[in-house]
Amino acid sequence: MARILIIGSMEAELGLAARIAAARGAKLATAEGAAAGLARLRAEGADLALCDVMHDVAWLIDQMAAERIACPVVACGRPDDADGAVRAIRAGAKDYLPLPPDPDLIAAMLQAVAGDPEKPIVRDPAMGLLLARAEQVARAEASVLITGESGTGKEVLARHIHVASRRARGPFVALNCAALPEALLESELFGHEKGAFSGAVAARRGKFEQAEGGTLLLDEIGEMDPRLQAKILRAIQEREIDRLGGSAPVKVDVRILAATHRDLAREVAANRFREDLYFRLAVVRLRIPALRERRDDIMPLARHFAERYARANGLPLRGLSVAAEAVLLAHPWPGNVRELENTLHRAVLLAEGHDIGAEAIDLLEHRAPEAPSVAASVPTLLPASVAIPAPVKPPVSALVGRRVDDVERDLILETLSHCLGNRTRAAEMLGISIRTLRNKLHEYRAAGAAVPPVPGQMPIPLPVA
Ligand SMILES: Nc1ncnc2c1ncn2[C@@H]1O[C@H](COP(=O)(O)OP(=O)(O)OP(=O)(O)O)[C@@H](O)[C@H]1O
Repeated sequence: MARILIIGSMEAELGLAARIAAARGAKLATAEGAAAGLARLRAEGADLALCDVMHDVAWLIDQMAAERIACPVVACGRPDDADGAVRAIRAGAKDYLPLPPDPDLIAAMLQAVAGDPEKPIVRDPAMGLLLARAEQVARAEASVLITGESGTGKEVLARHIHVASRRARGPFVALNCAALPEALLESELFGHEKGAFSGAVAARRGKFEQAEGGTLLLDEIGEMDPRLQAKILRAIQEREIDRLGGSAPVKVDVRILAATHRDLAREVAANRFREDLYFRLAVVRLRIPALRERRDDIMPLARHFAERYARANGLPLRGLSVAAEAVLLAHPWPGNVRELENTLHRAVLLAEGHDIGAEAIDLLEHRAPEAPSVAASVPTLLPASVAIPAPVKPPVSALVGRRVDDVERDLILETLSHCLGNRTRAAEMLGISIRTLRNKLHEYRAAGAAVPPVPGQMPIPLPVA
């Protein structure tokens, strides 16, 4: 269930947006203005903040960055208020939602922040067994470690476990541990007291406290720093956490799910991951097969995405032609379900005839592993109208005369923006570790370069020394 914070008057059209979101299963919190909204974000967090451009969106976003609050902000206002929209986007808003709200856009927005509320689409028998096992362990309180290649649906499975658990009425909170530098990740996880660092003008609850009574998914746990691994272990064992700058521990009642694309047992053997934490997390292990290992899932998933993106973009529902199906079935899908989803999104936008033909299936074979789904970040809210162009490889001779450092910086930033800000995917594509990537980005940001923000999150402020 997506947690949406609405900032603005509920009597106006924003109230209608709120009612539509609530009817579609979102959990709503409201605040009359930006300062009240900030206070609610500190206290409860949210998956998305929807802020009327009548309020000071720029101030809110600056303040959130200073206080290390990572939550996407979508501005909303009149459709003809181009200035307001541009100001909000320049200030760091992820998107602009025109009012009165289009129910389909609200649905797309909720889907983008909270994933698909429906059951995972599964046809392959091995996946059917995996889903049954997940439902069985969902009822217990044990931690679950979900493994699988990038884009196989680890977060989808984690949500499903939450929904099938006794905690279903509580919050589901997910945090990508690879997406944030250590200091930011620590305050995001454990929260902080007032004055814990220079921007901390008020106390704030971290993800552990936000997930109280519910489930916390620690995604990409294999990327976590050893110091934070120790803190997570303590949180699981003692069922209490220490806020940054706090003097007393805080009790937490949270079920932990963890996900990784790495072989964690191998990480333990290589001394990169704590063995005691591994055994705590991996009480139950669920491995999601790559899409190429479960080919029966390809067509049901493809039809599901074709329908979803036709609806989200206000386009007619088109079936897939026999030739298009053959192309989809023959592809190895190195980027797994996410690649299939992006491919169908593009196909829906490109298709013109009675159905989606093979010519609309643009596989971008040079782009593996796939960039994260456009749907995974809020900007898909507004109908997309342009297809992503295939990359053009420049001749190396064009680089002669340039410094290696400069070329490296351009390559890294370009790859990151190609991956829509997803650090894990960019590091994979560049063949460097996520840590090296983060250090480089830190350097570039310090030197004044514009670093693409993490998808669905705030631009990362420089950690306070
Ligand atoms: N069985 C499924 N049914 C419907 N949609 C799915 C399914 N599996 C994956 N998806 C979609 O594919 C995309 C990728 O899924 P998800 O984010 O869960 O993968 P992941 O393994 O957690 O990826 P990463 O390792 O990169 O974090 C999402 O948009 C998700 O909605």
